[in-house]
Amino acid sequence: MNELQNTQESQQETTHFGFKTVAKEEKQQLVANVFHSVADKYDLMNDLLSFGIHRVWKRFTIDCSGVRKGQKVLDLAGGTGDFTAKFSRIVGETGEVVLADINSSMLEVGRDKLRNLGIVGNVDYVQANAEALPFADNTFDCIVISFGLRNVTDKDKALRSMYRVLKPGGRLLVLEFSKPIIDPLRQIYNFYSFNILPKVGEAVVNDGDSYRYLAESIRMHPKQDELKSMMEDAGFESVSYYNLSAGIVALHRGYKF
Ligand SMILES: C[S@@+](CC[C@H](N)C(=O)[O-])C[C@H]1O[C@@H](n2cnc3c(N)ncnc32)[C@H](O)[C@@H]1O
Repeated sequence: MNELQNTQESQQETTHFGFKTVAKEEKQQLVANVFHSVADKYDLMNDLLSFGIHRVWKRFTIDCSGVRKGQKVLDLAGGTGDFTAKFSRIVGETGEVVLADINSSMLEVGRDKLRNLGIVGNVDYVQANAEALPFADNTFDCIVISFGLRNVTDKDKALRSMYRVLKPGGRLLVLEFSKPIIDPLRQIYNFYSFNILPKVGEAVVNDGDSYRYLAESIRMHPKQDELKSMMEDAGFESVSYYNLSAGIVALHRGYKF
């Protein structure tokens, strides 16, 4: 085996877990540890750390989804089910929402929350890896993956898997942290992410490391145009994105025709 092959092989076997370089097989377990650890307080932390603004980003995503009564929606990496709750009401009795997540603790918290809210009947729960979705081709009218893609080991594989299970005419919405487009904001945001986030995580969940990973993983995630190209490479068409809160978050949308 020559040196080039050696280098290519070792590159294929590693990936990022925040700023750390880890073996690909290891990342899934490390991400699992993060979400098992934060699941119980996930909703509280979301409101605290985003000052409630994640609700506005999610509302905008729903408005851009075009989901209607009777449709079938996949809330992928759906965690505690914020999108499932909203889509369940929109698609009604004749539609269906699948809340899929790789992590049993997040799914459990999500299922309990939705049942307590009386959201039953048109919701299914599936433990699944975004990289290998256990659904037939052309199943869903819409897939939403919100703050999930960043945590997936092989994002290209996951995007291809989402494309496969979307119906022709269906759309994918990716809501994810991105790159702030205003310089002074970037500095304040960096200070907040690396100094405040882990401290709040330590105080509330007794786990600063998970929130350090959150800040690092945001920096390692593909920026707006790179993610757009990745979606196009996976087959999506008419891909566009909106910067929300000056690019702290971006919503990408692409279609399968
Ligand atoms: C930050 S939470 C987002 C939850 C929810 N979508 C929201 O917007 O509040 C990320 C979720 O992605 C899930 N996740 C991570 N890797 C995954 C994978 N490979 N396949 C499916 N879900 C995954 C985690 O278990 C976690 O529940």
